[in-house]
Amino acid sequence: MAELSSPMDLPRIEAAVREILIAVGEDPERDGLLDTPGRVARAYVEAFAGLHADPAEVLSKRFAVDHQELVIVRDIAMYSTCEHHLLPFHGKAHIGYLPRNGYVTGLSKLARLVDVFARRPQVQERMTGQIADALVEHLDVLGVIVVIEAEHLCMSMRGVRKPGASTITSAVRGILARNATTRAEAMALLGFGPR
Ligand SMILES: Nc1nc2c(ncn2[C@@H]2O[C@H](COP(=O)(O)OP(=O)(O)OP(=O)(O)O)[C@@H](O)[C@H]2O)c(=O)[nH]1
Ligand SMILES: [Zn+2]
Repeated sequence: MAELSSPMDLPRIEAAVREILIAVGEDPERDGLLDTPGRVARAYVEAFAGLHADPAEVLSKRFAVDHQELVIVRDIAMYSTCEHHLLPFHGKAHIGYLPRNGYVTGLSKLARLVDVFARRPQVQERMTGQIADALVEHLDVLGVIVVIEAEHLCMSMRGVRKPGASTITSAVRGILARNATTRAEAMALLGFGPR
């Protein structure tokens, strides 16, 4: 996801940002704004790097561990961009999976996988499902649960203006979708157990 190898058209982003500045009534030639189109272009390269990242590559390395039970990583910081307003939504992703035949992935790869799908124009529901589906497809797990909780700035700073509202989405696949007991155990470990 390095900036230098980005296939994105930075000059085109810069030209568009300059147009937006003019359209809202700003002067793109004033001192403070001179470098802004370039900065925004570089920020977009980061924010949308997931469009050019491959989930299969992130999950390509796996290793055998004698563990047939749940693996849970919770509180993975997540920053994404809502595709309706191009404003950030951010929060935490929680992932639990049941390895098949004792094959696991590196813990950091789960966080990298979140970034692959978060760094795109997104809606939270689709991103949640994409992370779960990628784990089923590329890690070959028995079951997976993904829960994402996030605040959408398009709901906080504009529009309905309700800061603090938390949107929680989940996606469950495989044995965790079929077996209520295993799912309840996973939900409890993820911090969403019975209160
Ligand atoms: N389901 C879902 N909705 C989202 C997400 N991100 C933003 N939205 C919503 O997308 C909707 C877009 O609604 P529109 O009526 O087309 O746009 P709008 O006039 O800007 O809507 P308001 O935000 O209500 O002012 C809004 O209700 C947003 O809150 C998301 O990840 N999932
Ligand atoms: Zn939005």
